[in-house]
Amino acid sequence: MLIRFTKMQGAGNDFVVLDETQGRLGLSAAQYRFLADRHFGVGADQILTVRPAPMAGVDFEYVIHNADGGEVEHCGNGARCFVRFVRERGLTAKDVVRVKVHGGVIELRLNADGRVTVDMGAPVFDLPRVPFDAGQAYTESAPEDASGGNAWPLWTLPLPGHAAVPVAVLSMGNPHAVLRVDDVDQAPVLGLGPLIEAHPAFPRRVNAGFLQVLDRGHVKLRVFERGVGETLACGTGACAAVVAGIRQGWLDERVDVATRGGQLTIEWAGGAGQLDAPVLMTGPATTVFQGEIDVPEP
Ligand SMILES: N[C@@H](CCC[C@H](N)C(=O)O)C(=O)O
Repeated sequence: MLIRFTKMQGAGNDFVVLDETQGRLGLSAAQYRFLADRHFGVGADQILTVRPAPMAGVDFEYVIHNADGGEVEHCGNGARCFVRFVRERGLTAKDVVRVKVHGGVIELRLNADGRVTVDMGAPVFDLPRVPFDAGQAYTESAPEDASGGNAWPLWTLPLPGHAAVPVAVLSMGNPHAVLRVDDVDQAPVLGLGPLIEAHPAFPRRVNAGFLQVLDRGHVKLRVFERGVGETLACGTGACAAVVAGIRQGWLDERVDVATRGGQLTIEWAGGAGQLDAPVLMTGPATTVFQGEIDVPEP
Protein backbone atom coordinates (compact mmCIF):
# COMPACT_ATOMS: atom_id res chain seq x y z
CA MET A 1 0.00 0.00 0.00
CA LEU A 2 1.53 3.34 -1.08
CA ILE A 3 0.91 6.11 1.46
CA ARG A 4 1.92 9.76 1.62
CA PHE A 5 3.57 11.01 4.79
CA THR A 6 5.20 14.11 6.25
CA LYS A 7 8.26 13.85 8.48
CA MET A 8 8.32 16.45 11.27
CA GLN A 9 10.22 17.14 14.47
CA GLY A 10 9.73 19.19 17.61
CA ALA A 11 12.90 19.72 19.68
CA GLY A 12 14.29 16.59 18.02
CA ASN A 13 11.35 14.35 18.99
CA ASP A 14 10.49 13.10 15.48
CA PHE A 15 7.25 12.06 13.84
CA VAL A 16 5.70 10.56 10.75
CA VAL A 17 2.45 12.49 10.21
CA LEU A 18 -0.40 10.89 8.23
CA ASP A 19 -3.49 12.65 6.85
CA GLU A 20 -6.70 10.67 7.40
CA THR A 21 -9.03 13.65 6.95
CA GLN A 22 -10.30 12.14 3.67
CA GLY A 23 -10.56 8.55 4.87
CA ARG A 24 -8.95 5.95 7.10
CA LEU A 25 -5.78 4.15 6.05
CA GLY A 26 -6.58 1.34 8.47
CA LEU A 27 -2.97 0.63 9.46
CA SER A 28 -2.14 -2.23 11.82
CA ALA A 29 0.26 -2.04 14.78
CA ALA A 30 2.87 -3.83 12.61
CA GLN A 31 2.49 -1.17 9.90
CA TYR A 32 2.96 1.66 12.44
CA ARG A 33 6.09 -0.15 13.65
CA PHE A 34 7.30 -0.39 10.05
CA LEU A 35 6.84 3.37 9.47
CA ALA A 36 8.73 4.15 12.70
CA ASP A 37 11.59 1.78 11.91
CA ARG A 38 14.78 3.78 11.23
CA HIS A 39 16.28 1.08 8.99
CA PHE A 40 13.37 -0.33 7.00
CA GLY A 41 10.77 2.47 7.23
CA VAL A 42 10.81 6.28 7.51
CA GLY A 43 12.01 6.45 11.11
CA ALA A 44 10.21 8.20 13.96
CA ASP A 45 9.56 8.19 17.69
CA GLN A 46 5.80 8.45 17.11
CA ILE A 47 3.29 8.23 14.24
CA LEU A 48 0.67 11.02 14.33
CA THR A 49 -2.58 10.57 12.41
CA VAL A 50 -4.81 13.57 11.70
CA ARG A 51 -8.57 12.91 11.44
CA PRO A 52 -11.70 15.10 11.08
CA ALA A 53 -13.39 16.47 14.20
CA PRO A 54 -15.29 13.65 15.94
CA MET A 55 -17.53 16.03 17.93
CA ALA A 56 -18.66 19.64 18.28
CA GLY A 57 -16.23 22.15 19.80
CA VAL A 58 -13.04 20.75 18.28
CA ASP A 59 -11.41 21.23 14.87
CA PHE A 60 -9.70 17.85 14.48
CA GLU A 61 -8.84 14.61 16.18
CA TYR A 62 -5.33 13.29 16.18
CA VAL A 63 -4.17 9.83 17.16
CA ILE A 64 -0.71 8.89 18.44
CA HIS A 65 1.15 5.61 18.07
CA ASN A 66 4.51 4.96 19.71
CA ALA A 67 7.35 3.41 17.70
CA ASP A 68 6.40 0.02 19.20
CA GLY A 69 3.00 0.28 17.45
CA GLY A 70 0.95 0.90 20.63
CA GLU A 71 -1.65 3.71 20.69
CA VAL A 72 -1.11 6.27 23.46
CA GLU A 73 -3.06 9.11 25.00
CA HIS A 74 -0.92 12.19 24.51
CA CYS A 75 2.17 13.67 22.89
CA GLY A 76 3.23 17.24 23.63
CA ASN A 77 5.87 17.70 20.94
CA GLY A 78 3.57 15.92 18.50
CA ALA A 79 0.75 18.35 19.29
CA ARG A 80 2.90 21.27 18.16
CA CYS A 81 3.82 19.45 14.93
CA PHE A 82 0.16 18.52 14.39
CA VAL A 83 -0.94 22.19 14.34
CA ARG A 84 1.84 23.19 11.97
CA PHE A 85 0.85 20.26 9.71
CA VAL A 86 -2.84 21.26 9.48
CA ARG A 87 -1.86 24.86 8.73
CA GLU A 88 0.79 24.00 6.13
CA ARG A 89 -1.59 21.61 4.32
CA GLY A 90 -4.36 24.23 4.28
CA LEU A 91 -6.66 22.06 6.43
CA THR A 92 -7.38 25.14 8.58
CA ALA A 93 -6.52 28.84 8.56
CA LYS A 94 -7.00 29.24 12.32
CA ASP A 95 -4.21 30.41 14.65
CA VAL A 96 -5.91 28.71 17.61
CA VAL A 97 -6.91 25.10 17.06
CA ARG A 98 -8.76 22.77 19.40
CA VAL A 99 -8.09 19.08 18.98
CA LYS A 100 -9.37 15.85 20.49
CA VAL A 101 -6.66 13.44 21.58
CA HIS A 102 -7.18 10.15 23.36
CA GLY A 103 -6.27 11.83 26.67
CA GLY A 104 -8.76 14.74 26.30
CA VAL A 105 -9.10 18.03 24.41
CA ILE A 106 -6.17 20.40 24.02
CA GLU A 107 -5.85 23.88 22.56
CA LEU A 108 -2.92 25.00 20.44
CA ARG A 109 -1.83 28.49 19.42
CA LEU A 110 0.57 29.37 16.62
CA ASN A 111 2.75 32.28 17.80
CA ALA A 112 4.09 35.07 15.58
CA ASP A 113 7.66 33.77 16.07
CA GLY A 114 6.69 30.38 14.58
CA ARG A 115 6.69 28.54 17.88
CA VAL A 116 3.54 26.86 19.17
CA THR A 117 1.97 27.13 22.62
CA VAL A 118 -0.13 24.19 23.77
CA ASP A 119 -2.60 24.28 26.64
CA MET A 120 -1.99 20.74 27.85
CA GLY A 121 -4.78 20.81 30.44
CA ALA A 122 -4.36 20.14 34.15
CA PRO A 123 -1.98 17.50 35.49
CA VAL A 124 -3.55 14.45 37.14
CA PHE A 125 -2.33 13.47 40.63
CA ASP A 126 -5.01 10.90 41.45
CA LEU A 127 -2.92 7.68 41.52
CA PRO A 128 -5.51 5.25 40.07
CA ARG A 129 -5.94 7.60 37.12
CA VAL A 130 -2.19 7.73 36.34
CA PRO A 131 -2.46 4.62 36.66
CA PHE A 132 -0.16 3.79 39.61
CA ASP A 133 -0.41 0.88 42.03
CA ALA A 134 0.90 2.25 45.34
CA GLY A 135 1.07 -1.28 46.74
CA GLN A 136 4.14 -1.90 44.56
CA ALA A 137 6.14 1.05 46.02
CA TYR A 138 6.51 2.89 49.28
CA THR A 139 6.37 6.59 50.16
CA GLU A 140 9.16 8.80 51.32
CA SER A 141 8.20 11.44 53.88
CA ALA A 142 6.60 14.32 52.05
CA PRO A 143 8.06 17.82 52.40
CA GLU A 144 5.85 20.16 54.39
CA ASP A 145 3.93 22.62 52.26
CA ALA A 146 3.71 26.34 53.05
CA SER A 147 0.57 25.85 55.14
CA GLY A 148 2.25 23.16 57.23
CA GLY A 149 0.07 20.45 55.69
CA ASN A 150 1.21 17.22 54.18
CA ALA A 151 2.58 18.03 50.73
CA TRP A 152 2.95 15.78 47.75
CA PRO A 153 4.94 12.59 48.37
CA LEU A 154 7.66 11.02 46.32
CA TRP A 155 7.32 7.26 45.80
CA THR A 156 10.26 4.91 46.18
CA LEU A 157 10.45 2.19 43.55
CA PRO A 158 12.45 -0.94 44.36
CA LEU A 159 14.39 -1.92 41.21
CA PRO A 160 15.97 -5.31 40.49
CA GLY A 161 19.78 -5.13 40.71
CA HIS A 162 19.80 -1.39 41.54
CA ALA A 163 19.22 0.85 44.53
CA ALA A 164 15.58 1.91 44.89
CA VAL A 165 14.77 5.32 43.37
CA PRO A 166 12.39 8.08 44.61
CA VAL A 167 10.07 9.34 41.88
CA ALA A 168 7.24 11.81 41.54
CA VAL A 169 4.19 10.16 39.95
CA LEU A 170 1.63 12.01 37.82
CA SER A 171 -0.20 11.99 34.53
CA MET A 172 -0.28 14.61 31.80
CA GLY A 173 -2.93 12.54 30.05
CA ASN A 174 -0.18 9.89 29.84
CA PRO A 175 1.78 8.45 32.79
CA HIS A 176 5.08 9.90 34.04
CA ALA A 177 7.61 9.11 36.77
CA VAL A 178 10.13 11.88 37.46
CA LEU A 179 13.46 11.25 39.17
CA ARG A 180 15.66 14.16 40.28
CA VAL A 181 19.36 13.65 39.49
CA ASP A 182 22.49 15.75 40.13
CA ASP A 183 23.86 15.55 36.58
CA VAL A 184 21.56 14.46 33.80
CA ASP A 185 24.45 13.82 31.41
CA GLN A 186 25.89 11.24 33.81
CA ALA A 187 22.51 9.77 34.83
CA PRO A 188 21.98 6.07 33.99
CA VAL A 189 19.01 6.84 31.72
CA LEU A 190 19.50 3.76 29.54
CA GLY A 191 20.09 1.50 32.57
CA LEU A 192 17.26 2.68 34.85
CA GLY A 193 14.84 3.87 32.14
CA PRO A 194 13.67 0.39 31.02
CA LEU A 195 13.32 -0.76 34.65
CA ILE A 196 11.16 2.22 35.59
CA GLU A 197 9.17 2.00 32.33
CA ALA A 198 8.21 -1.61 33.06
CA HIS A 199 7.93 -1.34 36.87
CA PRO A 200 4.92 -3.30 38.20
CA ALA A 201 3.64 -0.18 40.00
CA PHE A 202 2.68 1.16 36.54
CA PRO A 203 0.15 -1.26 35.01
CA ARG A 204 0.22 0.60 31.66
CA ARG A 205 4.00 1.25 31.89
CA VAL A 206 5.37 4.76 32.28
CA ASN A 207 7.58 7.46 30.77
CA ALA A 208 10.67 7.92 32.96
CA GLY A 209 12.03 11.48 33.28
CA PHE A 210 15.49 12.34 34.67
CA LEU A 211 15.47 15.94 35.93
CA GLN A 212 18.45 18.12 36.81
CA VAL A 213 17.54 21.43 38.46
CA LEU A 214 19.95 24.22 37.44
CA ASP A 215 18.08 27.02 39.21
CA ARG A 216 14.44 27.87 39.93
CA GLY A 217 13.76 28.75 36.29
CA HIS A 218 16.05 26.36 34.38
CA VAL A 219 16.32 22.58 34.24
CA LYS A 220 17.86 19.89 32.07
CA LEU A 221 15.79 16.83 31.24
CA ARG A 222 16.21 13.43 29.59
CA VAL A 223 13.24 11.10 29.15
CA PHE A 224 13.16 7.36 28.54
CA GLU A 225 9.82 7.16 26.76
CA ARG A 226 7.36 4.32 27.12
CA GLY A 227 7.19 2.37 23.87
CA VAL A 228 10.19 4.12 22.30
CA GLY A 229 13.32 4.39 24.47
CA GLU A 230 15.24 7.61 25.10
CA THR A 231 14.14 10.41 22.78
CA LEU A 232 15.79 13.79 22.20
CA ALA A 233 12.82 15.51 23.90
CA CYS A 234 9.44 14.64 25.41
CA GLY A 235 6.85 17.41 25.68
CA THR A 236 4.55 15.74 28.18
CA GLY A 237 7.70 14.65 30.05
CA ALA A 238 8.81 18.29 30.27
CA CYS A 239 5.37 19.30 31.61
CA ALA A 240 5.39 16.47 34.15
CA ALA A 241 8.95 17.24 35.32
CA VAL A 242 8.23 20.95 35.81
CA VAL A 243 4.94 20.31 37.61
CA ALA A 244 6.73 17.81 39.86
CA GLY A 245 9.52 20.33 40.53
CA ILE A 246 7.02 23.08 41.35
CA ARG A 247 5.07 20.82 43.73
CA GLN A 248 8.30 19.79 45.44
CA GLY A 249 9.20 23.49 45.90
CA TRP A 250 12.28 23.33 43.66
CA LEU A 251 11.00 25.48 40.76
CA ASP A 252 9.11 28.70 40.00
CA GLU A 253 6.05 28.74 37.77
CA ARG A 254 7.88 29.44 34.48
CA VAL A 255 10.75 27.12 33.60
CA ASP A 256 13.01 26.70 30.56
CA VAL A 257 13.65 23.01 29.93
CA ALA A 258 16.84 22.11 28.04
CA THR A 259 16.50 18.76 26.31
CA ARG A 260 19.09 17.08 24.10
CA GLY A 261 17.09 18.21 21.03
CA GLY A 262 16.08 21.78 21.94
CA GLN A 263 14.41 24.04 24.44
CA LEU A 264 10.84 24.00 25.72
CA THR A 265 9.23 26.53 28.07
CA ILE A 266 6.71 25.24 30.59
CA GLU A 267 4.37 27.37 32.70
CA TRP A 268 2.13 26.15 35.52
CA ALA A 269 0.37 28.37 38.07
CA GLY A 270 -0.55 25.43 40.32
CA GLY A 271 2.20 25.87 42.88
CA ALA A 272 0.08 28.00 45.16
CA GLY A 273 -2.44 25.20 45.55
CA GLN A 274 -4.53 25.64 42.39
CA LEU A 275 -3.75 22.13 41.25
CA ASP A 276 -6.23 22.18 38.37
CA ALA A 277 -4.39 25.05 36.64
CA PRO A 278 -3.53 24.13 33.04
CA VAL A 279 0.06 23.48 31.98
CA LEU A 280 1.28 25.61 29.06
CA MET A 281 4.08 24.34 26.86
CA THR A 282 5.83 26.46 24.21
CA GLY A 283 8.35 25.15 21.71
CA PRO A 284 9.33 24.63 18.07
CA ALA A 285 7.74 22.48 15.37
CA THR A 286 9.40 21.87 12.01
CA THR A 287 8.57 20.04 8.79
CA VAL A 288 11.59 18.01 7.65
CA PHE A 289 10.47 16.35 4.40
CA GLN A 290 7.52 14.71 2.66
CA GLY A 291 7.28 11.56 0.64
CA GLU A 292 5.55 8.33 -0.25
CA ILE A 293 6.33 4.91 1.11
CA ASP A 294 5.18 1.44 0.16
CA VAL A 295 3.90 -0.09 3.40
CA PRO A 296 3.81 -3.92 3.39
CA GLU A 297 0.40 -5.49 3.85
CA PRO A 298 -0.09 -6.74 7.43
N1 LIG B 1 7.05 12.24 22.83
C1 LIG B 1 5.85 12.53 23.46
C2 LIG B 1 5.21 11.48 24.31
C3 LIG B 1 4.73 10.32 23.44
C4 LIG B 1 3.96 9.25 24.17
C5 LIG B 1 4.77 8.56 25.24
N2 LIG B 1 5.90 7.84 24.72
C6 LIG B 1 3.84 7.62 26.01
O1 LIG B 1 3.89 6.39 25.78
O2 LIG B 1 3.06 8.10 26.83
C7 LIG B 1 5.71 13.93 24.01
O3 LIG B 1 6.33 14.83 23.41
O4 LIG B 1 4.96 14.16 24.93
